[in-house]
Amino acid sequence: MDADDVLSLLSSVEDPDLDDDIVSLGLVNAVDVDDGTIRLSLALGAPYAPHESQIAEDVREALAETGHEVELTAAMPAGLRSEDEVLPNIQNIIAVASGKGGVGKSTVSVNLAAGLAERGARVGLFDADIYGPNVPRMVESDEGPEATDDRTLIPPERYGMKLMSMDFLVGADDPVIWRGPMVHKVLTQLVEDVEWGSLDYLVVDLPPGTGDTQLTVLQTLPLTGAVIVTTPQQVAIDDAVKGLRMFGEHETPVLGIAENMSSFRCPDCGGTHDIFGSGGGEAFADEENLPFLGAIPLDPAIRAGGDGGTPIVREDGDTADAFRTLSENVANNVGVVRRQQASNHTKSTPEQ
Ligand SMILES: Nc1ncnc2c1ncn2[C@@H]1O[C@H](COP(=O)(O)OP(=O)(O)OP(=O)(O)O)[C@@H](O)[C@H]1O
Repeated sequence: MDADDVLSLLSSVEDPDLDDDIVSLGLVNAVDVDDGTIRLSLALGAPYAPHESQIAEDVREALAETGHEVELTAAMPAGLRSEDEVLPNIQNIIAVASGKGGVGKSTVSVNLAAGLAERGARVGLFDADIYGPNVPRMVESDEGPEATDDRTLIPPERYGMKLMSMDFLVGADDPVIWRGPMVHKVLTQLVEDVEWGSLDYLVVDLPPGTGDTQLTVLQTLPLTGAVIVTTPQQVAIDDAVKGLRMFGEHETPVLGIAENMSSFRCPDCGGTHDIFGSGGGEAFADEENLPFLGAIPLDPAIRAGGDGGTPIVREDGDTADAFRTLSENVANNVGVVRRQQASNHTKSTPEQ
């Protein structure tokens, strides 16, 4: 049994999204066969994403007949990220955006981050909504960051997520009027002077619209992709189109569209009612040829959870399940982006 035998067995493992097998795609970084053990490094980039767990499982199954012990590690090919990139210890940065205010972008950010943490991932949540930061309130965190002797900040943790927000630095009731260059400075500090440690995902809650902060985030952070939140109404969707264009101009992949306040889950009668109409987000995703990440119902329990309670994704029930599905879809689509990047990189790099 040598490396070529292993590769030949692995060529039966299909990537669930990229329409080819993992060997042809160049997703096997290295194979080492030694004394009854096969050590494999695979180019998997989205920890705890169901599709990547499936790939790992399929790999083990394909190698089971060898009778060897299998040791798997996941790593992106060296050279994929440039060396001077900021936040090298954060694997994936996901921006959550909306064209319009009040569509539930922060709610989706909190529950997406908490949902990823619940799956086992190491997660940070960065509230970049410097004009209206509300993440700390949503996760009931009044404990701010701790400053170290080196003038860095240790972010507080809540529900398995490391948190950072403008709100920690400015009093909640202070009006914040920032000009563009200040936005840039504050955001850079908030991101770079914070001891995030090693993270699988950093979720960034952007302010609504397409202004200075969004541009700064796009220009300074190596974003893996963006999630766009809309309600089913046409006005919210029209604004979401503007958000899409902004990410398109900066070549940031859009991981998909989430529809919030999709239908009303009535706590009294137990039925669901379409208030803003439903399906608008999905139709929009179809039109734009983008993945649809899921529909979140209008549920009074979300607001109650959002006002200083537990993120609803940590509870039981259909609404929590809707957020779990959303988190899984986002993780899967992060995986698609990363494996596609790895595959393109490997194929364009001549073998040594
Ligand atoms: N699906 C939902 N069901 C019920 N209430 C919701 C839902 N989504 C959000 N909310 C509530 O609506 C309000 C606005 O939500 P949120 O702050 O998440 O919106 P946003 O888009 O981030 O707003 P902003 O424009 O301030 O950034 C909050 O009180 C939140 O709890």
